[in-house]
Amino acid sequence: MAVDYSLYLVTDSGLVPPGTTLEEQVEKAIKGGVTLVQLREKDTETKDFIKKAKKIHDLTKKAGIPLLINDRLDVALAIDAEGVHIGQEDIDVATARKLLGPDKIIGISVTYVSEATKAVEDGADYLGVGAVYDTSTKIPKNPPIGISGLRKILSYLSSVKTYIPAVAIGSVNLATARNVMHLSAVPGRSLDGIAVVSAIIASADPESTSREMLNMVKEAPYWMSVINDRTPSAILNDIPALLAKVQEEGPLVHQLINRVAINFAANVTLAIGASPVMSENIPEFGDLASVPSSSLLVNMNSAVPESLDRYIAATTKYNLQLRPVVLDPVGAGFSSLRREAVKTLLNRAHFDIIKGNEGEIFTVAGETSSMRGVDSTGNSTIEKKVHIAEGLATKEKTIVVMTGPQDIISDGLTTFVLSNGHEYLSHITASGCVLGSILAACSVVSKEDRFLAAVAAVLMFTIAAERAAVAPGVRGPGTFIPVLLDELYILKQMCANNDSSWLEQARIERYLLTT
Ligand SMILES: Nc1ncnc2c1ncn2[C@@H]1O[C@H](COP(=O)(O)OP(=O)(O)OP(=O)(O)O)[C@@H](O)[C@H]1O
Ligand SMILES: Cc1ncsc1CCO
Ligand SMILES: [Mg+2]
Repeated sequence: MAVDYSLYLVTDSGLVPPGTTLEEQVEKAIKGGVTLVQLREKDTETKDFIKKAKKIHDLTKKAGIPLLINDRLDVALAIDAEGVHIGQEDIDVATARKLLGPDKIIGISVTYVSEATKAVEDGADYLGVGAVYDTSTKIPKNPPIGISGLRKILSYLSSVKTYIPAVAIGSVNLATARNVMHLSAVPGRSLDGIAVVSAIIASADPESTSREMLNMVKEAPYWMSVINDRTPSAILNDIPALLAKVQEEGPLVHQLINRVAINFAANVTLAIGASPVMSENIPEFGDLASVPSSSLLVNMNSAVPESLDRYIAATTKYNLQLRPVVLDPVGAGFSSLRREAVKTLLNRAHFDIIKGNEGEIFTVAGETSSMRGVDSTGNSTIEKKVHIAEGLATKEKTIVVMTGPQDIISDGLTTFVLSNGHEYLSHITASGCVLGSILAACSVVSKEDRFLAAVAAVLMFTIAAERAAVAPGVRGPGTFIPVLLDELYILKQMCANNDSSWLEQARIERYLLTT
């Protein structure tokens, strides 16, 4: 029997809403598209368990989908279920196989690569991997593994000769399902589906919840695709229209941004024709994320727990609506608090663009970095920097912008090195932060091509800086700042008037790693 693991419903009678029954909830979920059911009854007497299992089995048989029984081989045998799911503390796979024979499905819960390795050697039919996040439906034995933990298992599975299906479990719900499913993919391997407990069992409308979750599993989000064969000249051609579109659409750029940068960022956002909104109020994030032309900038200000909760709340809303999110991991490398905050964020959220200086990007990529406060003190070779940027872009399905005297922009497949800008930018505060605002604005009007959006944003900012630095009356960082705003405003107007002459001073080339 070919099993479809896309949407795997795991039951828990204790979570059924009042006024309905487990059978009714399962029936509705099956209508909504659940592809596999596991009956998990921890505190039910054997007699009642078998009775319940029979009823649920009638439903799954009618729908032509398998029913697996959690832990209890006797119950599975008694009702001739299609298989069992066993935990690390339950019976071992080899013995289960002996008792059930070759045709029954035997799945096993795993958390670590060592457990996955053993399960594969023992001949398990599929792996339930988790818990991905903290869950209320089960007391966790191990700390949640997050998306990074899923990737470890999938990398291992990609190296195994026989194909072993894998599903993720542990707080997979409407808010997390899409990222769990797609962000966890590694080159050559992705999850086969998601296992869901409370999101469906406790739902007031299990049918539509299931349908929505199945869609999330089956439809790859826009950020899964990378465009091939990019050239600097083709990109340069598309930039004026993109920047003109920013002005036309006037996207709303929601910015969670540090206090040093907040006013400058709002002014820069306005200068390029977008609208800033600096809301820190979690209850209004949903409304902001519902604005059709909007994006989010998460500029880490400090990683105290409340800020981190706020970042997660905001990215969750924007990710759910498929609206762009830009991450600026300010000072990521200078404290363990910030390093941990970045890890937590990346274990949940998808970012369309991750922008930072060398120290910040190296930290996000899991490399050691040298940072003094919020400033990078790194001076790696260009090869090393490109290598890190490409690896991070591929892993996180994002565009990486690594700033410095030269800016490196990569989607994992193509990497450009941009050499515009002016020294003054390193003598004013928040120059990197406000670049984040421009990136967030540009990504709204070019969501499908965020690499283009990133190059447009960086060139607009750095060329404006070059022009400002030589403008009459500019003598240093102080006089530079207001004229930088003027020049951004002027470049925006030039784009609206189809004047792309300013792009003639772009210094941009493709970088090819010699591997
Ligand atoms: N020496 C330089 N010459 C030219 N451009 C520069 C120079 N230093 C920085 N820039 C430009 O300034 C912008 C910000 O980059 P930078 O690496 O300074 O960010 P950052 O350290 O995160 O800034 P901040 O922390 O102040 O917000 C980028 O567009 C970059 O190209
Ligand atoms: C100086 C400073 N400190 C925290 S954030 C910030 C702005 C530059 O990122
Ligand atoms: Mg700087």
